[in-house]
Amino acid sequence: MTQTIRFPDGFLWGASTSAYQIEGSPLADGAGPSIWQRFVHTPGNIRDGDTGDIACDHYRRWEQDVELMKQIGLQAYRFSINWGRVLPQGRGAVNQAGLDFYDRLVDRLLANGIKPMVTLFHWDLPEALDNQGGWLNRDIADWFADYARVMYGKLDDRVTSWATLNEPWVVADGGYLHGTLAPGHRNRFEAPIASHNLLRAHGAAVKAYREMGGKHDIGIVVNIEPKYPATNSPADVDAAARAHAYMNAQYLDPVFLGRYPEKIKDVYGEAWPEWPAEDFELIKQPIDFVGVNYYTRSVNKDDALAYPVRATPLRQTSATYTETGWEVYARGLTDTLTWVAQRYGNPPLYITENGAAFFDPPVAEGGRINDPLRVDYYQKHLRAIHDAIEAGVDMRGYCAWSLLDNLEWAHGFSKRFGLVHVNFATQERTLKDSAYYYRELIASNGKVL
Ligand SMILES: N=[N+]=NCCCCNC(=O)[C@@H]1[C@H]2[C@H](O)[C@@H](O)[C@H](O)[C@@H](CO)[C@@H]12
Repeated sequence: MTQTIRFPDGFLWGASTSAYQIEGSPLADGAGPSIWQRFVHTPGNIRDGDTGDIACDHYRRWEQDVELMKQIGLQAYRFSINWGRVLPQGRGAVNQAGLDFYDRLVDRLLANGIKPMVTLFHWDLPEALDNQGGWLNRDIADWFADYARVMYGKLDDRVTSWATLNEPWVVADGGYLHGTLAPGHRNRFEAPIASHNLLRAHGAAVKAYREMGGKHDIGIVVNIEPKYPATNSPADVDAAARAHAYMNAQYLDPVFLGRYPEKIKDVYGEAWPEWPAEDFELIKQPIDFVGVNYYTRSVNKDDALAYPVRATPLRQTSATYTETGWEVYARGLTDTLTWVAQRYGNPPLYITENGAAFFDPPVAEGGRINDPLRVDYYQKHLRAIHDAIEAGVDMRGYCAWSLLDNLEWAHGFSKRFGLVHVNFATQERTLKDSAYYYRELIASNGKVL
């Protein structure tokens, strides 16, 4: 007999997107280019030569997309601001047309009873700032705080949920260590500097919010991927610990504990700098919530050649894998949430991203898109969240990744995460079966699980 699942009253049900992945029109109405403009137009960086020049054309179709959110019954919509649309040079002059776009979007969301959850930075750094060193320049903490003040000033009368950064780990690991994401650097000495300045910028933006008398919620969004040792050998256990320090603890430890995990020095070795003590006073500004992006876990084996963590993830023979090569492992989400709760004093948590790319069949007769694997993924992971709630984790809400099929960074449009199918040739949107399932979930506050 399966128990009737009940999520807490007031549990918030939403969906997420990010600016560069859906908006298109990256240079419209005075917007300044981000580092993705140069990166996607550099041959070889993005599968099939796809770019964000149009993407989901959301910059122009935003009203239709809010209608879709309403059709699904979303209570919240998590989106990011394109920094360069508002500040074309990243600093200084404000582009009023860019600010007006987000102003109109927030008003329309609220008019439809949908809570805007705003992320200030989701990887699209203004090119003009990258030309001044970007995340490698310590001044970026002030540049980011100045940008944040512009957004607070414009929207804090209506936006009650702010996140400073989305997934600093991906920015440092993809953008500065492996070079798979913009700005495409491959430098093990740069990665920790970028990572540290991202955290400093986070702290500076939180400090700015408090100083302006901000009364709403502000937090950070991190991707967390639990690391399990392949065997209980000391070598594998230590390998998993290094991988965990690098991808997970490296971000929330400074924010909550004011220090890096000791293990991170074993990961970076000579590439790990000494940091000024005052940096941690800035980074550990008290926050109101943590956004957790969860997709998968990894099982790690010691591997001296696997830089920087010297650990290799092992494929799990009996598991289901998504199109992005990620194991479907919902238990890892429960483990992740209980780890965050126990280590950092049970802060309020939102799942700010969770979802899967599976091959979706073409639109069937009558406009149905049958995506049972995605429905199953959501069902399993929401049950896992409920297990965490039962264990005492302070879960406040859940945002599915993603509202729309979109530009999956270096994968181009080849990986579809959306609750809503996008025909990128016609820009036609079609709700998938998973969108109808999610609508029932929301309407019943999770009872249909
Ligand atoms: N191996 N592995 N690990 C699993 C996840 C690695 C980190 N990537 C993310 O979390 C990105 C996050 C991003 O916010 C969004 O912009 C992306 O579209 C989604 C989907 O890719 C996810």
